[in-house]
Amino acid sequence: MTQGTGKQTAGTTAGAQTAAAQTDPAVRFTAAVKSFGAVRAVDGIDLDIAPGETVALLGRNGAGKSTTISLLLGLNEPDEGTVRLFGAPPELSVRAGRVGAMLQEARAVPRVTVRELVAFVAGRYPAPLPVSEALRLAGITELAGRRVDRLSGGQTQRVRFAVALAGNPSLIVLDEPTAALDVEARQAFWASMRVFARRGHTVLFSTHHLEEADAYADRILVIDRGRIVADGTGEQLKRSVGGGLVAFDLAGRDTTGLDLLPGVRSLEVRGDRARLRTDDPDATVIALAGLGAIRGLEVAPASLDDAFLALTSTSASTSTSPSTSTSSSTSSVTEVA
Ligand SMILES: Nc1ncnc2c1ncn2[C@@H]1O[C@H](COP(=O)(O)OP(=O)(O)OP(=O)(O)O)[C@@H](O)[C@H]1O
Repeated sequence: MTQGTGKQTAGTTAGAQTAAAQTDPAVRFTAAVKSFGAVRAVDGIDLDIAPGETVALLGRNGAGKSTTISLLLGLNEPDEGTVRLFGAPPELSVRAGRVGAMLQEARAVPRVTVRELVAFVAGRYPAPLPVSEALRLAGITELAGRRVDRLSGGQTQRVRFAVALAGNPSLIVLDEPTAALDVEARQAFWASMRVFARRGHTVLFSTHHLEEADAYADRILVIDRGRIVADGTGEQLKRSVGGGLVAFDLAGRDTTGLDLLPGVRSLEVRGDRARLRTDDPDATVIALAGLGAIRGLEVAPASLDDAFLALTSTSASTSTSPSTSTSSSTSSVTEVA
């Protein structure tokens, strides 16, 4: 098990970034590109994350989230463009102990206890958290004496969180941090993450759980085919796709023609209730009122799921050549930024 970057241990150049101005963004990508063969996993990303922001990275499988994170941590070099953390190349910021990470792939370290591992990692940072505090924040105080290679998947995940926190880093990067956690552990994880974020730390996490992004991030980045296609709050993303859901009781009414009402994109009938997904809820409701179909009427805005589906492509999620990188996928950014 490691803290992921491995590079925290690579040097002791604490203070190497003292020249970096306080005003530097925590993260800056400038026209960053990373290809694997014909696949442009990161396809021209421009991004600033301010110190103290909590940012969620959303995307379908293969959209480019992990590659973005690996560029950010200096585990991979961009083929084009630049990546800076606190105004410095990622490797310098990592070596200076300003970055902690929890990645999807981590090797188990045999025979050491949880406390020993966390203490070892903390000792590599210039101003770490007390080990007991890192354990408490990650909710694993009771696991302190256990061997790290004999834990369940969810326990291991929490140990990795403690390892990422151990150095009290300015920036913490979490790649699908709740993937192996049950509901209770997940809630505890987010509560801890919030405590950490409220202390002024910058947090970037990737997730497939849209509701987690909505609930815990100040800002959501949607990545698709290696590009950022939306950047805003959950509310802004929902508004950018417009539309909504109109539901009502059929009360025995025939459903014929409901899908042809103004704005309606689709009709779903569950028991005696009709649910109309619509681009124009006002026009749909007016038409329903004209039909006298307003019993149990309910109007809801688009959900984050709707926004995500509208913003991301339904086909294979990576660009395979520069020629496929059209500007259409970036238009949503301006709508929601
Ligand atoms: N080392 C690699 N060699 C070849 N192709 C790679 C490599 N790493 C990533 N890719 C490809 O780059 C694209 C983006 O992958 P990436 O892992 O960044 O996506 P992701 O959004 O993190 O996906 P997931 O949600 O499934 O973890 C994919 O098409 C993937 O197959």
